[in-house]
Amino acid sequence: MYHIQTLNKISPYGLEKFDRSKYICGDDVQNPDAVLVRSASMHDMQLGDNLKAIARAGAGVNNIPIDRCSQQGIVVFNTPGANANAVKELVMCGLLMSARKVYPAMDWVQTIKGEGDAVPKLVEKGKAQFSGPELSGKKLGVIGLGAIGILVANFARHFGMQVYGYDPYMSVETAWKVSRDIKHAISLQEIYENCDFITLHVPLTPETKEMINSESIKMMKHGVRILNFARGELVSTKDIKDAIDEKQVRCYVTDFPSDELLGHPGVLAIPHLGASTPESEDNCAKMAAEELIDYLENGNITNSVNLPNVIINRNCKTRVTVIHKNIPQMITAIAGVFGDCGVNIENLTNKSKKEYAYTVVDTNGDASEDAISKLKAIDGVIRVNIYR
Ligand SMILES: NC(=O)c1ccc[n+]([C@@H]2O[C@H](COP(=O)([O-])OP(=O)(O)OC[C@H]3O[C@@H](n4cnc5c(N)ncnc54)[C@H](O)[C@@H]3O)[C@@H](O)[C@H]2O)c1
Ligand SMILES: O=C(O)CC[C@@H](O)C(=O)O
Repeated sequence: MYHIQTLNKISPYGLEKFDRSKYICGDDVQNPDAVLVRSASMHDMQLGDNLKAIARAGAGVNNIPIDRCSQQGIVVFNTPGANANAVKELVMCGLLMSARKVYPAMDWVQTIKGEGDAVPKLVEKGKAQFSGPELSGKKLGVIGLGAIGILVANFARHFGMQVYGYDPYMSVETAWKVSRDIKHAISLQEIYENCDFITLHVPLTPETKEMINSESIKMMKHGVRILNFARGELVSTKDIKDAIDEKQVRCYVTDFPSDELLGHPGVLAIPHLGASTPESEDNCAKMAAEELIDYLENGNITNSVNLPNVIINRNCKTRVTVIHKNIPQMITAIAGVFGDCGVNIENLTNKSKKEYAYTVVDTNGDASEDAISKLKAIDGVIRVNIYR
């Protein structure tokens, strides 16, 4: 039996992918083979020797200790694009709310309850304080043109916005999806200096941490509106609050409230609802479950953030997979063990990702305990798994 520990509420649509004759799933599972997680932080968790994989039902993996996982041979998966449409739709809501003051206006209108026939008159009198600009004709800067950023950029054109996109790491495949009338910004400065609205869609990394700070805000247009549906730590809390107080930033919409931000005028705080739709929760859970199943049962890797993607049909008696450091002589050493044990290799695949690599060996022979021990003893080998 495989044991899957869930660390958050995971959609049943994903959990039902695990065949109950082979899998035990639950939040109380001990010593799991794999973990299925959404936003729960795993940084302080012990990663047991039996743990082979972690699947993040979502995009951001900053809640997972990736370096520690790689060192222990634990494959970390995410579900690229599975919640992108949900986030895009809430970003559109955020754009409208940052401009049209709908939220404070709805709060205010409740205060005139009980005024009887005077309500319509009071509405007409009171509404002036809540007017806000249209989106049409305004400039929107999208920072990060991945699964979400592209959808946001392409959709905002339908509001009549002029869209600037910035992503120095965009792949050619991704570039094909960007609408032709989106201006390709060649620097962040170009976004900051030109845009009336700026929306962040980058992962949290050492490079992006607090990228929105007093220095970057200084370059922006007076009265800019900033949206953050990516991660709270991308924006310096102190600097955004100061900039709002100085009216340099008109509104900050964030899906990542903190105590310091809540209640601050000009901050629209949403309780991390970007991906909270039944459709997106189902998509993420299903994709994450399928990734785990194919890895645990076949050693195939799809959508890993720390190891290369390797998907090979299994039509041999035995598969041995080796997670190892990406250093010279590894393939020779691994193949040598099979040769020394008199086992013929039918198929050998090796792929690498940064400092780590993955070798899949298919054979019609058997992998003896002796062979497995010899593989584990090779300098640079981190983990060996056998699939029969
Ligand atoms: N609010 C939510 O519920 C929610 C849901 C999904 C994702 N997210 C967050 O949004 C982020 C983006 O999600 P996604 O699905 O679009 O991910 P993605 O990986 O598809 O896209 C991220 C893009 O950012 C780009 N990028 C990386 N560093 C950059 C930099 N320094 N400057 C400019 N571009 C940079 C990458 O090239 C990539 O194209 C996630 O990492 C996650 O933190 C939040
Ligand atoms: O699981 C969620 O609700 C949020 C997921 C989101 O932050 C992500 O990075 O995909």
